[in-house]
Amino acid sequence: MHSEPLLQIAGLNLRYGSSHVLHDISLTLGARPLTILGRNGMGKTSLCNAIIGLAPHFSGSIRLAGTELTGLTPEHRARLGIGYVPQGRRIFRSLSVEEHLTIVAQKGGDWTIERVYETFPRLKERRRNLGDRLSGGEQQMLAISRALLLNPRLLVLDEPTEGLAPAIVSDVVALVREVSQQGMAVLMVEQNLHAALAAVEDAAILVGGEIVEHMSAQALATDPAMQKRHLALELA
Ligand SMILES: Nc1ncnc2c1ncn2[C@@H]1O[C@H](COP(=O)(O)OP(=O)(O)OP(=O)(O)O)[C@@H](O)[C@H]1O
Repeated sequence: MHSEPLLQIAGLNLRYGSSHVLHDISLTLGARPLTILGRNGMGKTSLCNAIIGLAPHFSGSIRLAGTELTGLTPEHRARLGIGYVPQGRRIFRSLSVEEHLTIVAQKGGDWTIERVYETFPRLKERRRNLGDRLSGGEQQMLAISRALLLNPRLLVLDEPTEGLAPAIVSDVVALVREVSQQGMAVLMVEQNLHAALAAVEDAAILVGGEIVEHMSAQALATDPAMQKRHLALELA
């Protein structure tokens, strides 16, 4: 649905003090959903933080629909259309499901609380439960719903399948595919190769803060040597 790339990152460098964590990252993201794959500590969360406005310092350019994001707060970036599903879900222990959803729900837009409950009947059943009474899968559905209720143009997900049972991983994959097919741009950071390649169309591999490969998900799925080289994984 997007004729121009929605997200354009050019020459992005990120440091924590003297530690240079992201090196000259350049990538564009349009209608084709993209996964960023990499082992622990390769810079995936740092890249998400740079996009959503939580990185402490960086040089380079990040543009959303032509608007430079440098210097804008996370709240401003959310208003411009970036929805974020953080690693570890960050659900409030003492808020109910319904309270989490009501806080972010807006008038207008495709995603409403009613649609969330239709999509995730389990959340409707558990709507009066507090965050710390939810299973890991329920918390992840809630974290994704919270981001979708912003009706973002770009959905950034940081390891959304981490720690989930296989059946719930399949649900997350199906949902990511659905929102992407409906026109939402998707950037999904993952360590779970199989889930990521099932969910999206393109893949980039991050090693030591550099993008070392960028290809179609299908090409990576059929290249076990590359998986092993960069991700230390082999197809089962
Ligand atoms: N706040 C910080 N201060 C200093 N160094 C940091 C900070 N956050 C991350 N790092 C370092 O930056 C590098 C990249 O970390 P990052 O969390 O982005 O990687 P990741 O690929 O998301 O890893 P994981 O899969 O474990 O979440 C690591 O070496 C990490 O130790």
